[in-house]
Amino acid sequence: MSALPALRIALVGCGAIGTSVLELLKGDAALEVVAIVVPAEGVAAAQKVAPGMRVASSVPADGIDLVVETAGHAAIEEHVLPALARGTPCVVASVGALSAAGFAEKLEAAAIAGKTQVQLIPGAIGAIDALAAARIGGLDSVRYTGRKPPQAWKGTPAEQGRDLDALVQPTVIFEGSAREAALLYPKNANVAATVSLAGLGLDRTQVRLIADPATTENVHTVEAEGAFGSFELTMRNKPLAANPKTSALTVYSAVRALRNRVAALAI
Ligand SMILES: NC(=O)C1=CN([C@@H]2O[C@H](COP(=O)(O)OP(=O)(O)OC[C@H]3O[C@@H](n4cnc5c(N)ncnc54)[C@H](O)[C@@H]3O)[C@@H](O)[C@H]2O)C=CC1
Ligand SMILES: O=C([O-])CC(=O)C(=O)O
Repeated sequence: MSALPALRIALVGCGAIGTSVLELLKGDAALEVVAIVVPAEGVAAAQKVAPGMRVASSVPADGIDLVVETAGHAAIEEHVLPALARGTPCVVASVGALSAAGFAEKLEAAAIAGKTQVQLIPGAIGAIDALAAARIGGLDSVRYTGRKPPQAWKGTPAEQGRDLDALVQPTVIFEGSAREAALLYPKNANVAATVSLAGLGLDRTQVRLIADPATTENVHTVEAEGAFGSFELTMRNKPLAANPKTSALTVYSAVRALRNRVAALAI
């Protein structure tokens, strides 16, 4: 049940996540997608996904209550910053974009200028609530490990110097900070950025990325220690058929965030 006014949504990106979000919101009177925003070359494909829907290459300046980004890092600069600056709240999936130097501050400044808010969704990872709460008491260490099948690392720096198809055992393809991970793997390490922003920050969060021929899932592990105690979390996410880099949970996380914005009882 919804107690709050219905929202007219502009959905930025209509790929694996966007298409599934559209499907789940179909018929939801409180969350009406009124526009899809994709690059000019993607307009025809998006029109096929949502016949009759307004498809544009920029967020319409009027009639939008909320912008939802499910597109990629570049879309934050291109669509989210201007929407925030003109006062439209935004929900963001491509959290790794905040790993670029000064970008988190830029996003915050745009939201302040527009007197609005940008919400970063947990996406494919859990326990962001626990981690962000634990940070208040003080954290000592946070480690994140992302393990995906070799095919999920295609088209990334993991291919440099190795044949992903030939891997026979789990192979560490990256070890370093969350900032470096999110910058080097913009389609695979958004959760590294999310964990770090909720916890110890982009530079103090240790990240390991693994290509594992023995797994068919996207396995995310977080180990955190601090004044609160400690926790270990393992997520074994099913990838989306339309994009093996992306976990299905990301879609549900986006829809949960949207439903909570209009629900009388939010959880
Ligand atoms: N927070 C999280 O846990 C996760 C976040 N992501 C983020 O979500 C993004 C989208 O993921 P998928 O749907 O699987 O990718 P996808 O490649 O299937 O779809 C991307 C869509 O965005 C559109 N697009 C690309 N650049 C754009 C731009 N500048 N402006 C507007 N539209 C643009 C494409 O035309 C396409 O429709 C990823 O690139 C990643 O940044 C993905 C997985 C997990
Ligand atoms: O969907 C996932 O499993 C995680 C992902 O791609 C990301 O963090 O960018």
